[in-house]
Amino acid sequence: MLSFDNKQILDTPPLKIEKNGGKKAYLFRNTDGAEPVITRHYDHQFRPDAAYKASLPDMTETVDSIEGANVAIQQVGISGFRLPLKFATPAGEALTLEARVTGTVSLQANLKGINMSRIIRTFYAHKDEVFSLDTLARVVQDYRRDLESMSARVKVAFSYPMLVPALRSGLEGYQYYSGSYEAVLEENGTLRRFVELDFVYSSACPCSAELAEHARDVRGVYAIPHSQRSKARIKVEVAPDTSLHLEDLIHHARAALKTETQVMVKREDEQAFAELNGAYVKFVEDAARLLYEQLIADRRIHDFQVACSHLESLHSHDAVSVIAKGLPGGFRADFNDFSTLLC
Ligand SMILES: Nc1nc2c(ncn2[C@@H]2O[C@H](COP(=O)(O)OP(=O)(O)OP(=O)(O)O)[C@@H](O)[C@H]2O)c(=O)[nH]1
Repeated sequence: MLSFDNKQILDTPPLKIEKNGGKKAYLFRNTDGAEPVITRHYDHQFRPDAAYKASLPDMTETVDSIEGANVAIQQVGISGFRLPLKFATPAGEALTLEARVTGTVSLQANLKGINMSRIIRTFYAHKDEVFSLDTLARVVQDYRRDLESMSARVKVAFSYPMLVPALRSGLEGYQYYSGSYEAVLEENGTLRRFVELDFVYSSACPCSAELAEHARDVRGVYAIPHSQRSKARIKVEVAPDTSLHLEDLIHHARAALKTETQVMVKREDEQAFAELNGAYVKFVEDAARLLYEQLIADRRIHDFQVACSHLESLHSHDAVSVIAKGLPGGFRADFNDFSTLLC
């Protein structure tokens, strides 16, 4: 029986290939429409040696195949590869959480493409470390080295659990926070590090509260002010030579907004929550300023941007606000991705 070595088949004129043991061998048809000459099968025994790998074509090494404008690209890489990582807690523990990673590097003109697999392979060299912002600083240094790029960035997103107490019943339950750590190594060698948090809270409208009281006082009418689940996306740049943990931002958000959504709620907790919302009614403008007040006081925070969205139960739309520290050349209040602030 003819061996299914494609090279041998290719060297011989098209042949009527005996079907071995009646098993249909699907063959590619060659140009003149004669019997196809290549067998399609997977060789489980084949192992590429160094010489064979060196013979493999590598498009990223070609220059004359650049399509479009032969210009530099600011970010090229991989978005959304996932792996379990150990995350440091402020108490010194290590929580193993699912991490969703986006790694990119710059690509200069005249280069066709990056060695894409190195974005993951280089990251994997750190996969057994306990992750913090400092780990990411090492990853971007390695990206610049391994991909021979001028700049590099890496963002690790994760869902961080904290055990939170109920307001009055003494119970507790797990609250999960969507957050991320990010490091950017710029062409001039400047390292920038960011922490981002989505914080979910309740916002009771101060205007609606006043109108409800007015209806009760003036006309003896019972009225319920509107309140709604709301979300603040807080992104901070960490000052050089300091560090920040996601829990630090969680504490700032709790101190600013007071009415975080609850996990464990018995009736005594629910009554407490109603009182809390009465004590801390807030417009979406108030939420932005309350967070500004907390963040501006933390010396570890170099710059910040906050976007708030109140998913109004009164309206068929959301009330939104964006505030930035206002550093020259820093974050601008240009956030407009409010559709990602649903909760
Ligand atoms: N640059 C680039 N590579 C891509 C893309 N899509 C798929 N790839 C493939 O990514 C694969 C892995 O690329 P490399 O990391 O260069 O693989 P490699 O050359 O074996 O790795 P090294 O030995 O480290 O050079 C290649 O087969 C590319 O064709 C893309 O959009 N851009």
